[in-house]
Amino acid sequence: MPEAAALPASYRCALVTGATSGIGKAIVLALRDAGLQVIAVGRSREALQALGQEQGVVTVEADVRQADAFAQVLSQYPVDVLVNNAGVLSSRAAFQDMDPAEIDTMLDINLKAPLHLTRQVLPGMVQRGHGHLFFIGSSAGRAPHPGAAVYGSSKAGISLFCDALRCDLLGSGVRVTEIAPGRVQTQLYRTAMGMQAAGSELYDGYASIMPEDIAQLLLAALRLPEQVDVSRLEVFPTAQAVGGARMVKTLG
Ligand SMILES: NC(=O)C1=CN([C@@H]2O[C@H](COP(=O)(O)OP(=O)(O)OC[C@H]3O[C@@H](n4cnc5c(N)ncnc54)[C@H](OP(=O)(O)O)[C@@H]3O)[C@@H](O)[C@H]2O)C=CC1
Ligand SMILES: CC(=O)[C@H](N)C(=O)O
Repeated sequence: MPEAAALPASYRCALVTGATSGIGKAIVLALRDAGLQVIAVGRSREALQALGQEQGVVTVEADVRQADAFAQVLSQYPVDVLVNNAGVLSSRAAFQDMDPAEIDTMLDINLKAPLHLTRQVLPGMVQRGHGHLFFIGSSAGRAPHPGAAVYGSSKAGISLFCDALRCDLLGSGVRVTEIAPGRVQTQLYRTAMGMQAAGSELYDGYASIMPEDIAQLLLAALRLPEQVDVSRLEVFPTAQAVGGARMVKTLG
């Protein structure tokens, strides 16, 4: 196996939201292993404490909807790599049956919070002439998925935002990458359907994408020479074409 390329030398510090589980946690560990100082953001105190004590990363206990929660850490650390990962799928009900409160929850956490955090981090990146913004979008933001009208809209918003932001950042040296996965085996569906049901309905019977696979994709984009901007990475398990409906058993 050829040795993995080093990260661009100007990248020293990364901030990852939604760091307490799933894709975010895998990204934190991969970036830490690649030699970056990592700031891990999440709400679960216990998971953050474990990350801080056992994995040697800086932790910030915050809800991403509280934009002012980041001022202190951003004044201490110049963030070179921002990973907007925190997200929820708080309901997978058909839109006509959905609790209206879930509309705000998903749009606030999945769409508005990443925009506000990016707005805080970007001026420093532009001033320094380098930086890499990652957004964890979703296949549900690229094509309709059943029960995901609101979730998918939040991710479609992220996808378009990435393209528009790249226009605004032309010549700044700041890269923008959307990673839009199909189904990854995490706790994302725990609120909408419970983990047991998610296991048997969504994850059993075929080989899943794991959070570590997404972290490796992110690292691959980060390792490229700084003038190379991977705009979008769309990735599915081989058992999924688009949406949950096309999942087929390929194993067992
Ligand atoms: N799993 C999948 O199939 C796919 C997931 N994605 C996206 O990947 C991202 C990560 O999800 P995934 O790892 O799957 O799911 P998990 O539920 O395992 O992780 C979600 C993370 O987001 C954090 N989070 C949620 N709400 C907030 C909030 N208000 N403030 C701060 N942190 C928050 C959670 O931490 P805490 O509860 O401690 O706050 C948790 O660490 C999401 O954006 C999701 O939409 C995209 C495509 C596919
Ligand atoms: C919930 C998601 O974002 C995902 N792409 C899926 O197909 O389940």
